[in-house]
Amino acid sequence: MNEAAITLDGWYVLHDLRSMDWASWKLISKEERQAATDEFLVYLEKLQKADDDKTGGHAFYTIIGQKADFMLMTLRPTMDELQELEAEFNKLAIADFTVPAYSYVSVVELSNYLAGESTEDPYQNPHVRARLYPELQRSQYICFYPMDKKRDGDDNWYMLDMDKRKALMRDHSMIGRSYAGKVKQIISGSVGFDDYEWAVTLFSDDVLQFKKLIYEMRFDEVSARYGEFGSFFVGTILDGDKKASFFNM
Ligand code: VOV
Repeated sequence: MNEAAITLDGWYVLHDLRSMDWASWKLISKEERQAATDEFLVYLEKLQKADDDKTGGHAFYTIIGQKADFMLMTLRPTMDELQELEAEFNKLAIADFTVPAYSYVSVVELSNYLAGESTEDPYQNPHVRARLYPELQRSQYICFYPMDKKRDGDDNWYMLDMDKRKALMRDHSMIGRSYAGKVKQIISGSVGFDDYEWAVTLFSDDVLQFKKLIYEMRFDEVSARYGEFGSFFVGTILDGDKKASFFNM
């Protein structure tokens, strides 16, 4: 049997994408809209407190294009907490005016392809912990998409031996590293949790860097030969006054 990579698993992740039912939202009074927005802002403050306490993370972005209007990404130590947050959101007044657009369930993942030999417990390593339990920067832009590694005839990632996969992942990481300081990536595994095998979430203050990075990776064997992709979502941050003004009529 081929050797599976060993994964380190961090916080569970829910990408919750919604469209607004603007027509219904317009029909209620200004006061009702205000009350619903205020209630949602309290919910967002609660999420922010978990970020501040480092007991979780969240990101709130508008999505450009017709696929969704906004994305709320939440990260928590257990899947149960994600479920509770999702249910809590669904019970808010504003949720009645949203239509589910897409969702994705995964867990932040690091593989051992590039890890050196070590006897220490990786879960105690501060560098590893910073990646498994990421502190989300409030970057201007987000890019999210799910992906698979191909299993198709001769192009079967899962039939490659460990050494070959290590060599390919090294090349992948070299491209990634050349975007250090420009793009931050969170890779979360979703085998058994959702329709694809990973979620890719990228953050940047320069939206063009997503296109440059993803295009460059298309020429790298890991993506060129083995990558298969779902829908792409790109968004801009909703922070400060924008959190409320996004819902203003
Ligand atoms: C932004 C930069 C960047 C950097 C530095 C980077 C580095 C690394 C390293 C070092 C490693 C391996 C160890 C680990 O950390 O797990 C990975 C792992 C992975 N990556 Fe990556 N990746 C980046 C970026 C990056 C992008 C943009 C994509 C999407 C690919 C594309 O074509 O659209 C991607 C995908 C992945 C995946 C799906 C995995 C898991 C593969 C598996 O089989 O397990 N990744 N990645």
